[in-house]
Amino acid sequence: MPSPLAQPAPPTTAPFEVRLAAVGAHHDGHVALRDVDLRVAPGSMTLVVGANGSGKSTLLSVLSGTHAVSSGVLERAPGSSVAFVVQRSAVADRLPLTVRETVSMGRWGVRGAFRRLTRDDRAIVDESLESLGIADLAKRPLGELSGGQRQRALVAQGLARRATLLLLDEPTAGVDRAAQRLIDLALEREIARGAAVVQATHDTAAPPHGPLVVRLVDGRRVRD
Ligand SMILES: Nc1ncnc2c1ncn2[C@@H]1O[C@H](COP(=O)(O)OP(=O)(O)OP(=O)(O)O)[C@@H](O)[C@H]1O
Repeated sequence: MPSPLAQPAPPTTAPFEVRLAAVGAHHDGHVALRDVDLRVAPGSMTLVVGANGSGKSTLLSVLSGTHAVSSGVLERAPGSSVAFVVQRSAVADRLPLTVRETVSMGRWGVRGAFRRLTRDDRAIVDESLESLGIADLAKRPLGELSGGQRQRALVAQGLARRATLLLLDEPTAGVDRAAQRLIDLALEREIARGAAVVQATHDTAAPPHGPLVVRLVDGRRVRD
């Protein structure tokens, strides 16, 4: 009888949008992620939770491709596209843009920066504004909005990309209950159309049978 040790591991054929194997990441000399394994499936929700400084934002940046891995492997599905909704504090308050222009920028990844948007693009922008309840703010300068309104505009920009991988860094921070509900519903629709949604959150009250929860402690993924 062959030894069980001689059996090769069965190949994983489950579809993935992006996956990490033993990924490490640094900021200058500082280790922010250590040995992280993760598989993000299409049409799924992943919550990244952990204390301040545990590596949540770094993990999202690695998944988005904006922060290089320093060890391990990142693999993305062929044809995947990414939208990344960064923390509001990372966006200049005084950008000379209206809300509609901000959300329209979500189409640049598809159309090219400063290109004229098509009728379909404009319909997607309208839909994104409406789904976040900010259609009436479309002509207002972004810098004149309240923090929660601005946050909704940034989420709407991410929705407008219609990406296969939607990353959001604490999207519901500082928004009221009604807006949180709108964001949750919009993310459910993204998942229903097949997108992989990954959000960093401090809200650890995740439903037990709902999303995949990735808990980080000091840059390491710990299993619950
Ligand atoms: N630009 C940077 N330069 C140096 N170190 C950094 C930089 N950005 C993050 N770090 C460090 O990397 C580690 C992970 O930071 P990260 O921002 O990913 O954590 P986080 O879990 O998102 O935190 P928070 O909940 O406060 O947003 C922290 O120790 C932080 O000090």
